[in-house]
Amino acid sequence: MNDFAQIRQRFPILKQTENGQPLVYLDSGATSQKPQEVIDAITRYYTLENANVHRGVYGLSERATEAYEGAREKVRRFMNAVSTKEVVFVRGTTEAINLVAATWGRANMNPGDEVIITEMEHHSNIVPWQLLRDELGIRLTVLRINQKGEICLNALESLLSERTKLLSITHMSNALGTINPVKEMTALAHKVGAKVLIDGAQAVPHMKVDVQDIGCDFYAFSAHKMYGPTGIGVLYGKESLLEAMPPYQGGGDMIYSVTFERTEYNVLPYKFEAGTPHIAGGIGLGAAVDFMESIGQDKIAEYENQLLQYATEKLKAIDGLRIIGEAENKGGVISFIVEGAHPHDMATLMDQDGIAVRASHHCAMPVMQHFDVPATVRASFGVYNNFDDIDCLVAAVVEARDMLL
Ligand SMILES: Cc1ncc(COP(=O)(O)O)c(CNc2co[nH]c2=O)c1O
Repeated sequence: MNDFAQIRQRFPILKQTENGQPLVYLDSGATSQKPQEVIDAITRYYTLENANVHRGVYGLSERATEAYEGAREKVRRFMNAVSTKEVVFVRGTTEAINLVAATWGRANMNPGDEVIITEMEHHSNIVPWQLLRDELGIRLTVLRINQKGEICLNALESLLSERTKLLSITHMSNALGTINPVKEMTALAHKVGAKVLIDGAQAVPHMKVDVQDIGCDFYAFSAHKMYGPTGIGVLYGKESLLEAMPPYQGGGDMIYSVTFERTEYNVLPYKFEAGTPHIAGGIGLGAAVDFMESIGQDKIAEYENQLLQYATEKLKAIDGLRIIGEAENKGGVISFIVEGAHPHDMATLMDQDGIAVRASHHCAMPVMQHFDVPATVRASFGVYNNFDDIDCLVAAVVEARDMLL
């Protein structure tokens, strides 16, 4: 049994059947499945370590704090941040981006200042900037994509100006699979003095991310996409920026002292972590980091690329099927349509064969508009998928197409 076949055995959920067929889970882009070690870490916390963190002066609370803050250090090392002060726990990528818009955005942007995003963004990296535009009178500029679903660095350079205060971009598209050249994009933005936020929700599960190498100012991701629990994610921010930013929410734990006249805020990262945190989620995220590092992100990327190439070759051979998003550099996501068959009908029929794929606009409606489709069928891979899964996917696509046409 090869390494990835053994890894698959660590996911209990994949042992079930769906409609009498083995479950073929191909929707990791929406949320990944969880390995037993992540499930066990969360269970262990509630079984043996549950207490509120940071302020208890008794052993159980100290052990809970050690586990929770130990997870923060794991995340720091995982993304190569300089300090745990730069690792803010949030609910997920959406909250991370909203936090930056609400704090850094409000404190640093004035009417006429510009945020640049790309045409392939998830709604969670579009709507927060529209809200800020409508509140502050800033400009929101879109970097268009080509028919392969790629951005053009020269076009970005032409858009950047002294007016640009933030470039906010996805590292990897959830709808197209496109991997953006974020290091080069960051360098171009920094040349005009703009800050850079990277939405890493789809990238972190699939590849090694080194925030110091990229040079970005903020980086956001969600635990539930990289084999961890829902409800916990990370905002990385350069310490100097986070230090200068006002708090996001007020309450307990984010304070040092409170009088009715004024409050002195807590140090980083706690200034941004008001209230009782998702302690079990943080510990589960730490276990997910251990899981990914036990395999090796480069090994994950290489294996998923093999799956992607195989799936692309097999799907392209199906009459009437059009792949949406054919970037030279892609991660483990493949979107497609079958002429004459609505994606929702396709996915519904494929479910009858035990195939779990997403049929949607994928919270990337501008991408659907660009390709003039209402939605796509999307298969997205995790470390537990294999070539048999892809053969089952292809057979189910053909069967659904033949039933619908
Ligand atoms: C690129 C990208 N950014 C942000 C988000 C938001 O992450 P959240 O805050 O954890 O929800 C998603 C979630 N993408 C998807 C969620 O379901 N299907 C998807 O493709 C995403 O793919």
